[in-house]
Amino acid sequence: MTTRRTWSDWAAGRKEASISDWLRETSEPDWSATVNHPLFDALAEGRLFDEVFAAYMVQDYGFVDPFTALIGHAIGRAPSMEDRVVLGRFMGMLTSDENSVFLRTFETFEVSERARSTPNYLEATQDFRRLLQDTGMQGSYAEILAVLVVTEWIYLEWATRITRVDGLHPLQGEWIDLHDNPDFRAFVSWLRRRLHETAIDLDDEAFTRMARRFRETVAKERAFHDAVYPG
Ligand SMILES: Cc1ncc(CN)c(N)n1
Repeated sequence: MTTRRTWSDWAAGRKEASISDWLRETSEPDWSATVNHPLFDALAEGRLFDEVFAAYMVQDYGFVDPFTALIGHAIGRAPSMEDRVVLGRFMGMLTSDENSVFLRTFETFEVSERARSTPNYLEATQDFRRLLQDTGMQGSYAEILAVLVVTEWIYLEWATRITRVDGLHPLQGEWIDLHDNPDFRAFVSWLRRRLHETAIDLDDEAFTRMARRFRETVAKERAFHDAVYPG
């Protein structure tokens, strides 16, 4: 159970206990299964066929669209200008550099106009989209942060775990770089700190809802990557 009480028990006796570390631990084995997913090894080792990479990116663009809207909700629900500035900068990167990687991937790997305009989303992609949309519409700022911590921290973790071979397709290299760079690392640290600071003051029910969102998001991450790359 992920309640305020179980968090307090876990934190007792630990120096500098962080809510995100605790939540991550309670999200096993889904967390590690996602970070160690064979999709990312195939990507890093140059074993991902072009059409498989393109299909993954089509599904992931189905994630990125409601994810971008979720950042918009986060900016709107943030308690201060300080938070809005950090989230806004991330939104800028998402809608420029990252969006460009998707569009150039579709162009380069000849994803048809039809597949782009009316994508055939897998069940797992649709589920993830629903979670992102629901969190944006119904979730508190803490719940939104919980979802963002999962999606960004998990991507930082796989991208820093893998060892890439020389000669990867440049777009695949760019995809890895987007999730393994100092700015992204700093953003993930900021998200984790803000989740802690925001969640620590929540009442029991709001705390449980935040923790449930975190665990649900980790489960969706695992299901999404299993679906796009069954191995
Ligand atoms: C499914 C998924 N999760 C997370 C990320 C990183 N924003 C992503 N692009 N796609």
